Amino acid sequence: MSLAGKVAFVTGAAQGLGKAFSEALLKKGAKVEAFETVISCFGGLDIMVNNAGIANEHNYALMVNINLTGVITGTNMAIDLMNREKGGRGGVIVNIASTAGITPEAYFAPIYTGTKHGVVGFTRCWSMNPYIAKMGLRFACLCPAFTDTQILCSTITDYPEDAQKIIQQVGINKVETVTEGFMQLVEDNQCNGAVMVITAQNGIQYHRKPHGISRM
Ligand SMILES: NC(=O)C1=CN([C@@H]2O[C@H](COP(=O)(O)OP(=O)(O)OC[C@H]3O[C@@H](n4cnc5c(N)ncnc54)[C@H](O)[C@@H]3O)[C@@H](O)[C@H]2O)C=CC1
Ligand SMILES: CCCCCC(=O)/C=C/C=C\C/C=C\C/C=C\CCCC(=O)O
Repeated sequence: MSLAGKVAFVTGAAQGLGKAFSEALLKKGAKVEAFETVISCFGGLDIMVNNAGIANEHNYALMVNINLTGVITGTNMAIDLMNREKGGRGGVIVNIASTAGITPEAYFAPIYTGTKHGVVGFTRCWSMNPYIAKMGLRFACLCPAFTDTQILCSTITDYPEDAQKIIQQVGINKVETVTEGFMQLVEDNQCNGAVMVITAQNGIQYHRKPHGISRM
């Protein structure tokens, strides 16, 4: 996808990964806008990035609301705006999950892990819908491991020493590496259903595609 003139919306773009993603999109000529502006000034949306997220096991209702319900709401709004069959221009929806959405290694954060598994499952399910081709839509999911942003300063109350050990073992991604992977997902029109995993040790990789239940 050429990004020149494309309209993008990134949730949670004030800092961290959301800010870096917005800057990378702007550099390639996209317009990164607030939702109201997207409709009133640009008449549509081409790239939706559901990025906002928190890590707080103690206020789990809030965390589920932001990390999972927020992604579902943002995706639904984007589908309505982008659906070619309803006058939209088509486009890509990238949902930001985590490696915690694939493996349950972060046992000190079961609810965070649950929200991120939800994001991966929700995104994969949409990507397998046979009607999205007519709608002009594609879906992708980005799963970074620990990355150098403010969320890493979240206080881990359960098994904090274990958590620190896990962070040391897994390593910490650079924001630039995660942004590079994100841009691949946005620009590669062939990557519907991609689940991209990014770790400090192995860099950018794609997680295998799931099979239907009859083929398990
Ligand atoms: N940094 C990391 O180690 C990793 C982060 N992630 C995910 O990446 C995403 C971005 O996080 P980071 O940039 O790392 O953290 P961050 O804490 O720097 O940024 C989070 C952003 O979300 C926004 N946000 C939080 N609640 C919101 C709400 N209710 N409405 C709108 N915006 C809200 C914040 O204002 C902030 O801009 C999150 O979904 C996080 O779970 C995934 C894997 C690793
Ligand atoms: C091996 C797991 C990789 C997880 C990557 C990730 O998403 C990183 C997030 C960054 C910071 C938060 C760390 C852990 C997970 C979240 C919740 C911590 C819970 C805080 C608490 O309330 O105890």
